[in-house]
Amino acid sequence: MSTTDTTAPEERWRGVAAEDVDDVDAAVGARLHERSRVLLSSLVRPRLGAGLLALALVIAENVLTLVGPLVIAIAIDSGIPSAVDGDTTVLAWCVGGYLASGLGSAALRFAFLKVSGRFGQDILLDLRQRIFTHAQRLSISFHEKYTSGKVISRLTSDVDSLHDLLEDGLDGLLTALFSVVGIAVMLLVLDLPMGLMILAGLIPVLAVTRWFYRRSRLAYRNTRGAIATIIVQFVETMNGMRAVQAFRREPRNDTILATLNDRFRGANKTALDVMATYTMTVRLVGNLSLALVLGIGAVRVIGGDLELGVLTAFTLYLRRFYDPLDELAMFANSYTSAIAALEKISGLLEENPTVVDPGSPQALPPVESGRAVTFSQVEFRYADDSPVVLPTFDLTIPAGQTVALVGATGAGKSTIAKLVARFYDPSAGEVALSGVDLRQVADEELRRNVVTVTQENFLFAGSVADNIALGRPGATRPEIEAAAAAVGADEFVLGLPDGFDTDVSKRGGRLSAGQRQLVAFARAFLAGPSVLVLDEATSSLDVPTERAVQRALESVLAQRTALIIAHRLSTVLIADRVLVVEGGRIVEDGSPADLIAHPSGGRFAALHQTWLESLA
Ligand SMILES: Nc1ncnc2c1ncn2[C@@H]1O[C@H](COP(=O)(O)OP(=O)(O)OP(=O)(O)O)[C@@H](O)[C@H]1O
Repeated sequence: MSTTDTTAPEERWRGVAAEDVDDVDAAVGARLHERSRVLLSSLVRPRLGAGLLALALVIAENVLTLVGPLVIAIAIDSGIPSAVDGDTTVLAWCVGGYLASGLGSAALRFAFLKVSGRFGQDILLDLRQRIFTHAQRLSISFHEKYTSGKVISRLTSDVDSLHDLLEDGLDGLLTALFSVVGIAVMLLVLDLPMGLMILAGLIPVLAVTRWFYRRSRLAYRNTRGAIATIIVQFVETMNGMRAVQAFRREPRNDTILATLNDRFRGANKTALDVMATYTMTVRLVGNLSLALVLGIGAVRVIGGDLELGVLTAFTLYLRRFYDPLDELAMFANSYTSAIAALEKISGLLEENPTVVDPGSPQALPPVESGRAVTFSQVEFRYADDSPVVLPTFDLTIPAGQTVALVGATGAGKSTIAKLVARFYDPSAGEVALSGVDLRQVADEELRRNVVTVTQENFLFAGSVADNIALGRPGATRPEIEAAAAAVGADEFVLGLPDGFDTDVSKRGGRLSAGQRQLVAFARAFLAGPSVLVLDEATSSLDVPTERAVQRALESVLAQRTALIIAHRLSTVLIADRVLVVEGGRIVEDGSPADLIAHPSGGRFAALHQTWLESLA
């Protein structure tokens, strides 16, 4: 995404762009808020029925709870005096009524917790799934910038914030809202002047609530940002543990984490201070109101202007009136925290893949074996604002040809390979497979046709057989074993504790870098792609194993198009054609024999000479 001044403001803050900005201006804040609200409502809408049922249950529960003090007032003012006179009917009704309302409200609470719990869990499940699916769809270029730590922080701490809101916050809000409204009505009905006096106390409470909401929103946004950076630091350290220990980076990492922890503590302190001020003000107003009601009420009871039962009911209601306001603060607290988290999550969900699957893909023409790869007027840079890595060039690799790319570190060899596998789209021009622009080829078809083996070779949790089968889902066991045998991987696999069933993530199943490469070769062999890209794919193999793989490759590559990047010249010599890359440009192009025999001694000839001397 470009951040130049010509970009419209709404575009400039699209996606994750505002994530690391602590203090965004009001217009941007409003846009982020709106984006979170839209996400929240898209999560709630499909489950509106369950949400409304929870609402109905909590209203019913609150109505029953409200009846309690009223029944007590009637019992004190009519029931007990009548009972003293020998008529216990009213008192019996009051006791029975109180009991029934108590049982009813308990049952309704039980039902509410079940319905609202399910409602919340469904939303969280949906959100987690959306984040995960979307993150998997986003292009490599996004993940290179955004890092896995940040995605993990979205999936964990941010989803947790929404969990807190749905689990406790919503219950608190609904209970508080209905208690406050219901009790306000009861107070006005019981005694209008005293009711009005208490409601006047709400004015400062509303003012402080507004203040609290504004301050805490910023504070919680900062706490979310701080916890995200801590998670990122954790994930990066754990991922790079070998380098951390090899280069003794532990003390430096400790210092970085201590700084981040301090920032988190500071952000939390501000949030807690705001919360403490709010709770204190609400409590203060509540207690002052209660003292006032007790004083004025007592004077009026003595003067015969107010019944004792009504005063009792008033004080009971009053307690229940201000306590839920604390809950309201808790809700505002989890709401602001969840909105801050949703801002970030919605930003991630707003990011679009830069490498897009075509809407109406073009089928590749059927072929027997390999496919031609063509680069037409291709230019490439990794980002709009980064330098050109591959200046404009044309290149045609005919179907079935094995091409080796050689050149110094950083010359651009892997970049060319990544364009063939469409991990990136060219900045200009087109890369085509069998004459079809890769941008028009369905992702599934592309992955079936172009397979890359690199030096990293990630293995997924599961057995060795599962990992080979990734090449062609649905392959039978004999096919998997035959693929392993073809690349010479069967010998070491059979030596593992459970052979092909050995779990590669368990102790005893861990594979060496070379063994992982052999599994990756078996995977590629099984996939049988029309274009095979090998990027330093044999770099971790010992010389005899590399030879064995090469022999296997020669039969595989005979029919397929292949792009080989290797520093070992022994690997390069099996190619039909060699391209020497320098500073992103192809500076030599020919068969290995022709280039070696270059009359004025070209770059490849020089490389070959050095290699021969190293063997001597
Ligand atoms: N993800 C990336 N983002 C930005 N620049 C990159 C990225 N990957 C590579 N580059 C840059 O592109 C240039 C070409 O890199 P490339 O990986 O294609 O080189 P290479 O010839 O394959 O090198 P090597 O032999 O070391 O693998 C380098 O200058 C590198 O810094």
